[in-house]
Amino acid sequence: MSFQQDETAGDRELVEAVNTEAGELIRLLRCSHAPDPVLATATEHIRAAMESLTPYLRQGEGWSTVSIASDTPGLGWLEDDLTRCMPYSPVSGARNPVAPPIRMWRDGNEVRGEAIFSPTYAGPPNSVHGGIIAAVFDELLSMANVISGSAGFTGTLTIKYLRHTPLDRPIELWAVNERNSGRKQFSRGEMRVDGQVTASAEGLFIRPASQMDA
Ligand SMILES: CC(C)(COP(=O)(O)OP(=O)(O)OC[C@H]1O[C@@H](n2cnc3c(N)ncnc32)[C@H](O)[C@@H]1OP(=O)(O)O)[C@@H](O)C(=O)NCCC(=O)NCCSC(=O)Cc1ccccc1
Repeated sequence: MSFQQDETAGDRELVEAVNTEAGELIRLLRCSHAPDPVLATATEHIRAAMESLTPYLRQGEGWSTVSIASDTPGLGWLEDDLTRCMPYSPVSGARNPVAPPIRMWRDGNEVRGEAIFSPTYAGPPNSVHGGIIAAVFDELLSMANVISGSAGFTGTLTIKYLRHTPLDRPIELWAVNERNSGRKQFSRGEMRVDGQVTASAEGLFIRPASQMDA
């Protein structure tokens, strides 16, 4: 089952735009200290938006179970926008409002990218939460595997937190698949700010045996 087989570019822009707005709403809820009457009005508006969306909720195979991957024909990954192959990803999906703004593109055999983390993703003061950093590496390294031609599930992911990764500043992303061996993919990556590495990761990803047999 597909999301909308005849989806136009305009539809796509609207879906992504409303998710961007919802992400901004989450940031405002996280960061605002509004008085009660303002909160009450905001709650009414949010309920109205929920009521308008609820009739269009699709459930079942091929929709809510589609997870991070796309069931929409034509939404493969692009060299200059790798995130398009996982539009519902909670890490980078343009169709998931909890995802921070992240871009990833192919640079030869490597993945490069950029992310900006608002206080929605804060951990230590003025810094990105360590679990969020791990989640971004999980996807970044997976993308490096994808462009290498072999991808699997995360088996082991090791993160080194070298210094705090700051909020509200462009974070440079980099990853490479170092080698594939049978069902295993070995990849590593870094986050950098002004050229300085704030965190690095190594991952071992494994393609399940059942998929080999298929
Ligand atoms: C598939 C597998 C990881 C491995 O199962 P099987 O195939 O039955 O494994 P089998 O026992 O046949 O051993 C084969 C070889 O592998 C080795 N080895 C095994 N395990 C590990 C290990 N953990 N760590 C290290 N090595 C391990 C084992 O020693 C053996 O080595 P050998 O050949 O003797 O040298 C399974 O445990 C699983 O599904 N786990 C849950 C994964 C999951 O949920 N991940 C999170 C969600 S995915 C995600 O988020 C990423 C994503 C993001 C975006 C987009 C896409 C993806």
